[in-house]
Amino acid sequence: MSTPLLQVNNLGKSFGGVKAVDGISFDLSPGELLALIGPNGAGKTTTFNMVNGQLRADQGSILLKGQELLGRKPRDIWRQGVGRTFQIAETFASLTVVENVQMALLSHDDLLMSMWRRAANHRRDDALALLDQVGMKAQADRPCNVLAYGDVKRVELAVAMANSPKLLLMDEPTAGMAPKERNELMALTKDLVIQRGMAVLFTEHSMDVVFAYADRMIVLARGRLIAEGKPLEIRDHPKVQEVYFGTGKTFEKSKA
Ligand SMILES: Nc1ncnc2c1ncn2[C@@H]1O[C@H](COP(=O)(O)OP(=O)(O)OP(=O)(O)O)[C@@H](O)[C@H]1O
Repeated sequence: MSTPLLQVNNLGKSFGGVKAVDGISFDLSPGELLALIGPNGAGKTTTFNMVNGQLRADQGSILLKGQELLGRKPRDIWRQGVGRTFQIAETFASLTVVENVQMALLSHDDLLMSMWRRAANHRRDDALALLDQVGMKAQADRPCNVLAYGDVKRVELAVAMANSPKLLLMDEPTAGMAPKERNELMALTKDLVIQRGMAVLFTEHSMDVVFAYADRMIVLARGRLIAEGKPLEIRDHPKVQEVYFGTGKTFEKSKA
């Protein structure tokens, strides 16, 4: 196994009396898709937001290639190579597909504020190359707000790639998607992970997606890490069965 890219150790965060994340530790290696699952309120979003710096941890350590991220600003963490997928905001929906990726490249090049009007000329070829990787080059000049939902998700992935992240955080990447689109997006994500040697940490409620695409999984319940392993190990894990029992979520294939 390769050296971990991300090493999270004893990470914790409380809100008032609630321990949202209670001393969790895990590693993530380049080329690996790691799913973070758990019932509602388990601490998944809180964990994510600590890794990208939006939320300050109370305790622990988050090392990226041995460099401490804790206490750094989100922008600084992004510069170190931690990206995340963002939903294409309303304001960007009227831009074309390629312009959305060009905006991300502008931002990466730190020109966003001063030169935004010149986005139309900025690194269009690079943006098209990124769109090619997600199968959206042919639709580059269409406005985002006319695209099918699954295609918007592909563009969001291209936007996230503009910063060449070493680690990509994806919060419920397939939410609201039909099963076929979900599988296509995750297959694409997996390809990008392999091609770029990138690591992905993702949360997901759809168990069929998790079991089909995660290399490894970590399971949180009430802020604690209760299980870690390969999908098949997790499926049969008694503690995991216990926390999911009665939540309405099962590990059977979704019928949706
Ligand atoms: N800003 C906040 N202020 C107070 N409590 C919070 C805050 N954010 C999260 N919590 C609490 O921390 C716990 C963990 O929440 P978190 O959103 O991380 O869970 P989650 O696993 O992402 O849940 P979901 O699957 O429902 O999104 C919950 O009890 C939640 O109510």
